[in-house]
Amino acid sequence: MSVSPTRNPGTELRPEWFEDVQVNRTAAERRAAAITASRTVKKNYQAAWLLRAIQCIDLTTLAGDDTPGRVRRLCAKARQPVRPDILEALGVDNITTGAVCVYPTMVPHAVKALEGSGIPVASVATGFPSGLTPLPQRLAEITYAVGEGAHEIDIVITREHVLLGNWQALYDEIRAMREACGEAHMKAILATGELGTLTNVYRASMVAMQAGADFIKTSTGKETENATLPVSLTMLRALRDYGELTGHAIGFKPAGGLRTAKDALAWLALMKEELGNRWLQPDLFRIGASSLLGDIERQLEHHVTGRYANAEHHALS
Ligand SMILES: O=C[C@H](O)COP(=O)(O)O
Repeated sequence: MSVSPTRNPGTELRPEWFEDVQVNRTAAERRAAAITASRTVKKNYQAAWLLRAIQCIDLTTLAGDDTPGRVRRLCAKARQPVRPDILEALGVDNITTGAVCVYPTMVPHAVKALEGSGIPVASVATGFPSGLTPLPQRLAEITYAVGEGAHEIDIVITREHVLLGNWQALYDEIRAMREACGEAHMKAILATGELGTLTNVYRASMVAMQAGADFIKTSTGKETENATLPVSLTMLRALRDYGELTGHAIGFKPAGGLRTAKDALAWLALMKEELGNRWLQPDLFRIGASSLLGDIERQLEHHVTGRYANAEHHALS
C-alpha cells in the first residue's frame, strides 16, 4: 500500500465505505489462527522481535490508586526497559518504550519524569473507560491533558452510537475530539468487546478514521473482553481499506490483556502479515500494556543466559 506521510485529516462521513461490509467471524478467527500458527520466530530473530515489541509498548498505568511515585517509577522503566547487562549481551544500545500512558491528572508527573528522553506521554481522556460523561466535559478533559503536556490522547467512543448504528453521532463526537486534541495525536479506543459484532468493529473503525483518528485502538483494558486477534484482524482490514481509499496511514494499538512475550510475537506477526514491515514501527504500531514488559525482559534474559531469573529481579513491569 502506498501511503502519504502526512497526518490523517479525515474525510466527510462516508457510510458507503462501510455500510455494506459484513465481517464473517469464523473466517476472521480462522485467518488469525493461521497467521500466528504459520509464523514461529526463531532464536536471534525472536530477540530482535521482542526488542521491537518493547519499542512499541505504551507502558501503562491506569489504576485508581495511581500516585506520582508510581508514575515516576513507570517512567524510569520506560527510559530503561531492559537491564543494561542483558542489552549489552545482545549487542544493543539502550532502547525505550514507545510511550507512557496514564490518567489525565498524572500527565504532569509523567511529563516531568520523561523530560529530555523523547518518550511521548499519552493520556486517556473523554470519561475513560466508559465515555459516559457529557461531551463538553469529555472535550475539556482532552484540553486539560494537552495543556499539561500530553503528546497523545487516547479517547473512548460512545458505544451506544455503534450499537444503534448512529454513525453521524459517532462521527461528530470523534471529530470534535480530534479538534480538541490539536497537535496531539489521537488514538480512538473502540472498546471492541462491547460492540457486539465484528461487523460493528469494522464500521466503527472506519468512522473513527473518517473523523480523523491517527490510531485505532481495540480496548481500554477494562472491558470483559479486551484485545483479541480476530478483532485486531478486522480493524487492520478496515485500516488497510481506508489507506487504499485515502492514501493515509493509520496506526493500530491492541490493548488490554496482552501479558506475555508470546502475545507480543503473535501481534507482531499479524501486523507483518497483514500490513508489512512499515507497521512494525512505533509511529504506526503500539501495544497498550501494563504488565507485558516483565515477561519480555524475562525471555530476553533467558535468551542471553539460558535460564530464567526469579520474578523479583524484574521488579516493575
Ligand atoms: O491501554 C492500555 C490498557 O489499559 C492496558 O491493559 P492491561 O492492564 O490489561 O495491560
